[in-house]
Formats: sequence, C-alpha cells, structure tokens
Amino acid sequence: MDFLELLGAATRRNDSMLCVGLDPDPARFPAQLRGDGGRIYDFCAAIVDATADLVCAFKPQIAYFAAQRAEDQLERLMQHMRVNAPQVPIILDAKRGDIGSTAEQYAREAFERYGADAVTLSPFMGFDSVEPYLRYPGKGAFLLCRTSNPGGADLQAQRLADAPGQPLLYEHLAQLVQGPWNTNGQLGLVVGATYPAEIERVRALAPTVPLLIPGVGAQGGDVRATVRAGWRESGPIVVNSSRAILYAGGEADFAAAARAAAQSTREQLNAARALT
Ligand SMILES: O=C(O)c1cc(=O)[nH]c(=O)n1[C@@H]1O[C@H](COP(=O)(O)O)[C@@H](O)[C@H]1O
Repeated sequence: MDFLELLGAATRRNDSMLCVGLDPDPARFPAQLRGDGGRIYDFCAAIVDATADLVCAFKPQIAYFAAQRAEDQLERLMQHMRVNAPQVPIILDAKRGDIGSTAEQYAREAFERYGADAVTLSPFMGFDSVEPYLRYPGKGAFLLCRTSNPGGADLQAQRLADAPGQPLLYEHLAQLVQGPWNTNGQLGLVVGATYPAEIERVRALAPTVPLLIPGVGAQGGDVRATVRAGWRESGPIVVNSSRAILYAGGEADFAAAARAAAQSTREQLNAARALT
C-alpha cells in the first residue's frame, strides 16, 4: 500500500484525523523512565501501544532522538511500529532540504534506514532538492508551506512580485504542490493550526493534497477552526499533537493519560468535521 492509501485506510479504520507526534524529551519522562536517554524507546513504544487504535499516523521527530545519540532507539521504534501498528503510516519529521546528491542520502536515510512512509521537507532549495524523495514510489513528502511558528511569516508571507497574480510565497508553493511539482501524487503540505485563515487559503489553492497540520495542543491552535479551514471530502488532513499527548499524565499513568488525551483530541476533531 502506498502512503496515501495507508493514510486513508488508517483514517477510516480508526475514524481519526489525529497524528500523535513522538517528540521524546527525557527530562519530561515519568520518574521510572527518567535518566540518561536510554529509555526513549520504552517511552515511545508505550505511547504507540496506548494510542495506535486512535490515530491516522505517527510522526517521530528525528531531532529528539539524534540529540540524545538515540538513533538506534528510533530504528527500534520504527520496527516496533511496523510490527505492532502496521496499519498506521509513519511520517518521519526531519525537515530535510539540500542539493540533489545530498537529498538522495537523506531520502535513503528516511525510507531505507528508518522505513518511513513519508517525510517532512523544507522546499527552500527548490524542486531538485525534493525530487530525490519522489524516486521512491509510494512514499510521501510534506513540504513546509505556512508553518505554525510566528516567524514563519518572515519569508513565507513575502509577496512574489514577478509571479502571475503576485501570490505570497506560501501561496505559490501551494500552487506548485497542487500542480507541476506533484508529478506522482506523492506530495502534501505542512500548514500550522495556529493560522487557520492561511490553512483556508492553502486549501483553496491545493484542494486535494494532504495537509499535515501541527499546532493544536501545546501551541494553542483551535481544533474547530483548523478542521473547518482544512478538511475536505477530497483533501485529507493529518492533525498533529505531540507534547499535549505525550506529557498529559506525567507519572506511572503516562500511557493511559496519553490515551485519554488522544481520545479527547480525536473526538474534538471528529465533532468539528461533523459541523463542516
Ligand atoms: O513539520 C512539522 O511537523 C512542524 C511544522 C510546523 O509548522 N510546526 C510544528 O510544530 N511542527 C512540528 O510539530 C510538532 C509540534 O509539537 P507540539 O507543539 O508539541 O504539538 C513538533 O515536532 C514540531 O517540530
């Protein structure tokens, strides 16, 4: 099954548009797992097992593993998800972006070393920095478009004076991803839940591509406004929440608390969709 089929199947099966982000910070682990970073796998595997029937995707953030010299634990976690939650696609959040020859190595890392179903990429270096990922049939790539952070507007909201219709940079990117860049239907866009008006604009310009939407939960994005702006019958959304789910509990009950938080977020998303 390719990424889009997996995403569609998981969304239907679990009746969920929620992606649980795996951003493991050992300083916030429950006491029994705190320590030298050696228990990252155990923490994340417990979260995966507690939420696999509630999500449409998981999104491990590679920096949290690399910073702890824990890439081996990310490999084990990817394997764990493959075996224990094979129906849930995995988006490796690495936000890579480099010249073609280096992008080939990053693509190998994401799809061959880690076995991800999709990645996040920065499109700043242009199409030839994205194309190596598209050589992997069936794999997905989400390009940063209008990100959830306030500084995202510094560049993304700049007007392109010499492009037809003078779009903003993020609008131009949305058009490219809906059109000429999306040669095999593998691309999606990242838009922040913190900017629903921009989500709506991106959705108007890119009506069918999947949108990865982080920013609900810890960053305060509004669930209802996010779904209203981004969800369409023909255009899936993957709404990510990381810290608000991972650290919902804190102590021995962390996995159960994460499950309850995931369940509540999923229900809020579905309720918002029912009103749309
Ligand atoms: O690409 C991303 O996933 C991403 C894009 C964006 O615009 N904003 C954003 O927060 N993210 C990621 O989404 C996650 C958000 O985490 P929480 O704020 O804890 O829910 C982090 O892993 C971020 O790196």
